[in-house]
Amino acid sequence: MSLHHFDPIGPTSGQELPRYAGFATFARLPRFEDVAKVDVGILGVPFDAGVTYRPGARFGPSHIRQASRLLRSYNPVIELDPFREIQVADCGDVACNPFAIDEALVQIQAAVDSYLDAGTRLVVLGGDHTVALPVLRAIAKKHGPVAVVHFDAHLDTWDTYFGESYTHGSPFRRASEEGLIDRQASVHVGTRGPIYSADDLTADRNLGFTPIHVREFLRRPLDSIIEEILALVGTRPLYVSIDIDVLDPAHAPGTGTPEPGGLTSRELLEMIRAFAGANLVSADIVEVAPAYDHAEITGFAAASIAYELISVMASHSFGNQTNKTPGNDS
Ligand SMILES: N=C(N)NCCCC(=O)O
Ligand SMILES: [Zn+2]
Ligand SMILES: [Zn+2]
Repeated sequence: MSLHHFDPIGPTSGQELPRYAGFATFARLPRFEDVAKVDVGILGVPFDAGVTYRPGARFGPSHIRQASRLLRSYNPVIELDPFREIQVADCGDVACNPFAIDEALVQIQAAVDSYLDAGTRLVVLGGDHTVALPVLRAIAKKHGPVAVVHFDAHLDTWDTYFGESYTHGSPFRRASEEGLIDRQASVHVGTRGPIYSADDLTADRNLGFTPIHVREFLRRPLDSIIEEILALVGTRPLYVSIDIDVLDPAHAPGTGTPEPGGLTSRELLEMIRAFAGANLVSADIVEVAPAYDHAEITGFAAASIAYELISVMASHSFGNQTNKTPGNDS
């Protein structure tokens, strides 16, 4: 079953060309330019001028692509091969100005706008968390305010740093102020670590987020947390933003503002799979900073997260018969 007249072009087979050889597109997939219609695109946003601590997330996209070589196709949990159900392709990287944040935001939004206009959903590879704002601007322009499930150690609803409004600690405050998020259905997952003051939490709630602190994972079964999130999101258009620092530094050392006491990659991957069937309109994976990574631990985690997000997007298309034109099935 396929949405296309032609079968999607999948990854180069690891039986024909070893997985460590060949071009470094995400998962050895074709490039956007090389296929007629792309359902899901992988878009790199190598921007890290918004960081408050260690820099280096500008190298995230190439690091995640390198780690993604190891991926195989079939998802035995969701029970589909996403690369057979939908056309997935690598969109390359956005050319964004590393010296002018305002200009970079415009460039990132314009790029995302153009893919959404072409009917392509995106998995964006950051870059620091600043990039979630221009992506959400484009998403909300197309879908209206979206439910945001935000996996992160940090709230990222702080106001300004040194008087600057566009940083990796403030994208979700801006997004809420601009009406880009559904304030009834947005959550932070995995929040932890010291904050600046108790007022941060009050402000965060007023901006429309429900925080699920990492301590809840100690005391509640994972399924009950998953059910709470799914119930909140329902059938709304959903945007998932994954700051890799939601993972414990043992599971993702390669990031700029690590916080001890985080999720395992096993927990995070399981939570993402739970969105199978949800209306996931696009997603990002941000804050991968390879200079602090070891043995590609963070890269493999990010690549696997991207794969699960793609699988979730494929499962929604698969289950949604209205997307299919009679006679198109091959
Ligand atoms: N978005 C990430 N990763 N970090 C934000 C931290 C902002 C701060 O330390 O104030
Ligand atoms: Zn964070
Ligand atoms: Zn963040």
